[in-house]
Amino acid sequence: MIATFKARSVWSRRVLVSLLLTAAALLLSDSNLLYRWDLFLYDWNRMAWSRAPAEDIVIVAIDEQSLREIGRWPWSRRIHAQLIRQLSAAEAMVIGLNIVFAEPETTDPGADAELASALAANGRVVLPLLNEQHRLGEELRETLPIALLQAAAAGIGHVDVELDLDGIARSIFLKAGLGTSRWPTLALAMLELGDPAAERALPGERARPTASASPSPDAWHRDYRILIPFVGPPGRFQHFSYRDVLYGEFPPASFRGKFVLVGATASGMADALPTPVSGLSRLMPGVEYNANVLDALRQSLTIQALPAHWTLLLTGVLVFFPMLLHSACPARWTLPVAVLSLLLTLISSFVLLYTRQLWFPPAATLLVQGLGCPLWSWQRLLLLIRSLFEQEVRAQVTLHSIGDAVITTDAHGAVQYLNPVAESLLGAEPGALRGQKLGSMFEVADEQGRYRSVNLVALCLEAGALVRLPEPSILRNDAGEEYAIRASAAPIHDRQMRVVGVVIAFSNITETRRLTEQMRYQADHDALTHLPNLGLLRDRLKHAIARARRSGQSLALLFVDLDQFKKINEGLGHSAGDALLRAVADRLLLCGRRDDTIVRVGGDEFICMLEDLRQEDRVVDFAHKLLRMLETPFQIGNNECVVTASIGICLFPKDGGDVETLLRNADTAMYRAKESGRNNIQFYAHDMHLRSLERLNMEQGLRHALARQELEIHYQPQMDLRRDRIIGVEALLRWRHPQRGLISPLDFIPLAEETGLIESIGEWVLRTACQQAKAWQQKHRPTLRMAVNLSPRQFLRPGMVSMIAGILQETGLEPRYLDLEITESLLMKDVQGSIMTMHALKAIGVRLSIDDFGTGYSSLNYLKQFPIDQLKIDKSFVHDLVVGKEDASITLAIIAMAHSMSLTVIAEGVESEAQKTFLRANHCDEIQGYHLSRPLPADEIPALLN
Ligand SMILES: Nc1nc2c(ncn2[C@@H]2O[C@H](COP(=O)(O)O[C@H]3[C@@H](O)[C@H](n4cnc5c(=O)[nH]c(N)nc54)O[C@@H]3COP(=O)(O)O)[C@@H](O)[C@H]2O)c(=O)[nH]1
Repeated sequence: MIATFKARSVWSRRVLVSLLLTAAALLLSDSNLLYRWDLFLYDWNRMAWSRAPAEDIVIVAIDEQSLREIGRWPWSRRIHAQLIRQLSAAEAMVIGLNIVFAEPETTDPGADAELASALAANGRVVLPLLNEQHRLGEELRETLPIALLQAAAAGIGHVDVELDLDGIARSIFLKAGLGTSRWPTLALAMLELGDPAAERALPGERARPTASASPSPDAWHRDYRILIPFVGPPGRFQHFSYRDVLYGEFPPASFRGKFVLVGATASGMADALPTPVSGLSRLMPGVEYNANVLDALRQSLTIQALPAHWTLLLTGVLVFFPMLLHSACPARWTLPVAVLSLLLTLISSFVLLYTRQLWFPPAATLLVQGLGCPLWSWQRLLLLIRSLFEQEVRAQVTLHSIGDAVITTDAHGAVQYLNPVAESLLGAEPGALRGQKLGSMFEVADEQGRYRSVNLVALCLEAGALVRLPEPSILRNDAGEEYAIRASAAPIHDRQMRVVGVVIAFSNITETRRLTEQMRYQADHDALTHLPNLGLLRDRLKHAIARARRSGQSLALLFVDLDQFKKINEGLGHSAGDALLRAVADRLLLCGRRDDTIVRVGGDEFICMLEDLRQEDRVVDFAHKLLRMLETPFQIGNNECVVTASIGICLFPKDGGDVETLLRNADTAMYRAKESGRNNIQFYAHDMHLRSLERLNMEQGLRHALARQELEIHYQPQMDLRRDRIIGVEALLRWRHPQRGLISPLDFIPLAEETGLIESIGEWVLRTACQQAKAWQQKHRPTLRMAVNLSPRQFLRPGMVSMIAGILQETGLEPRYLDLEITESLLMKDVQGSIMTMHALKAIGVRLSIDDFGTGYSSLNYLKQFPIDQLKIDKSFVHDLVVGKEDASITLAIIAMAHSMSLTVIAEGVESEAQKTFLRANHCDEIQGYHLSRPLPADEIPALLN
């Protein structure tokens, strides 16, 4: 939009200036200011043109010879009568006697009558008429031949010639006269006499109408102005001396049928005129001038001025369009356009003149066209200067406002310009450095990080091209300040591509570098402990492996995982957990040497990398030192925390040759250490890897087991000892693996627990068991109870209670028939949390049992707080019940304690009648075990119920 507006305004300006120039040309053209130039151009135009005179025009010249032989002028009119008679005898067609007979001949009264007689006898003689001013200031008057001669002559023609402003005669008025232009010019009168029948439309430029309505009778009027195309310099027409004609000394056919002009050519007496073809020094006799007029008229070659309106139009066109073109064309086209437009004007004028006999005065057009070129160039120059000025200002503002430092120097390195940022970084006062040499104030670091000075200008001049300083580079100024900079220098060339200076640009990247380093540090380090992180370890490990390969040394990775850290986090809060991790990191650092790498992997996991191991003993010592260091309790706020760790160790090259293998194997070894009872050290062994693989396979299989319907539930009956009757069943999960057959829950429940799959699997078990219980209640035993195991992860899962309530509602099983078994060890991990969850479960009406009771060290105090219904004596006590006194007494104590708390007791793992008898005798409420039945598929249970 803005661009269109700008383009329009540029064009408007161009059109306006072109119009103004055109108007100037029109004014000039209409005025007489350039008249002389037009006359000059006319002459120049005509000079190139010559033609042969008409053969039927002859001049009888009153020349020097005639004067010498006939006598002094004026001659007797009898002589002229004799000449007329000679010409009549020679059969001349028309005679123009260009001699003035304004007064009667007083010395010889009969002479006038004789001449009149000769004129009358010939009947084709034209006499001249003069316009004369007798006294200065008087009006012009017509001077006619005396009445006698006027009456005898066949015609009268005026010989009035108007000189142009340059004093040269180029034209004639075909008609002129006092008061009215009634007299034809002599040549026209002769022509009309020669061919009186011809219809003749007079050519020529008409007189401009006068302001007054009626023309003045005393003024000389001229009309039908024509320009004369002269046949050439004087002397081109056929001449006969007056004397020869008078004495009959001429060839017989010299005058037959011809126009004969008689007049003076002798110097001193001739009414000679300066013409373009004769020049000022050599004048053209009037008789010859009239011969030229006659010739032009006879051949219809008269020239006339182009009518004014056409002149103006042509001038306008020839000025306006070239001017517009000038304004729009590129600067390099200015001269050719100017030359072309000048040529076009000259050619137009030339063509009009020679094809149409119209004179177009081109001076005004040429002048404006000629001036247009420098004018537009000047305009362009002005624009260029203005644009250079604007660019200069813009560059100044830019250089003053940018954040980068810019310095320009000459080819010798002397400062020519520097912007405020450069002055500030160089610690210089404004203008102080101008003219001074920059020298070696920049420094660059080598590979060892040592800085050396460089002369950036010299470097650039030497290279002759853009030079960049390597990063990091330092600028050290005279004030001793240092900046990290990014700098480059480029040569400045002149038009001949010679280097005339250097421009240096540099930016202060101190803050950027600091931030970059900070970000790099943050990316590579753990925010809590400030130890390197796993990413940096990977990098260092890669290099350490390469070094170890070269030196033949080994290296060790120790994967350290804190035991039970979760308890501290949950018990004391996360800030205490963070404080503990920081303290652990400090102690780990104390254990290591300077070149050992100790990183925090995440959570409570750390890795130590030991290099240059000549003996593996050092690794063991280091690991033991670590465990010992951790043994000392940590003081976290007001709490004293005891922390142990499990450490897995793997060695390069023995246990792996690359980063990822070593990391994975150290992790595997750490898990083995955990499985081995925590607070110990495990070296990586190959079979760990196989087990890991197996575990991985099982995990992948378990992920799809539910969807592939590979899971199934077996049910084991539970019997009321007092009534000898099955009162419930326990749902026990099985995995029917496509390759490995039926897999015990002992082999996959821990994995499901670890991977979180237990949540979806457990929900499926609950739903399936509740549906089954409801079905059996409806078909076989309306009060049948269903016991379902809850894993720790299920128990701790938020939303667990509502999930169970939903399943009960969905399946229609009354809550009191669902018995949820929770292991004693799970409850003891978080007693308070467990109590709250159990209350929530009790609120929906389900039964709660403590499974594996006797193995979890629960105190009576805690037991009292649990809202439970039943204790399930672990099968390890039941196994030796009959033979082992200790187990029997524990079992009896559990039964007594439970009853004292109004809880029922169920013994699991009852395999014999003796165990059953013992338990019944000691008031155990219920039993479960192989003695009654092994866990059975669902379709086998109804037989037992019936
Ligand atoms: N969270 C869940 N845990 C479950 C689920 N299903 C089972 N389990 C737990 O898996 C553990 C092993 O169960 P399983 O192999 O099924 O063993 C049970 C019985 O088969 C076994 N038992 C029963 N009677 C006898 C016997 O007379 N002798 C003998 N040696 N073993 C016997 O005891 C297991 C039942 O244990 P318990 O749950 O403690 O009553 C086991 O810990 C299951 O809890 C599940 O769906 N979710």
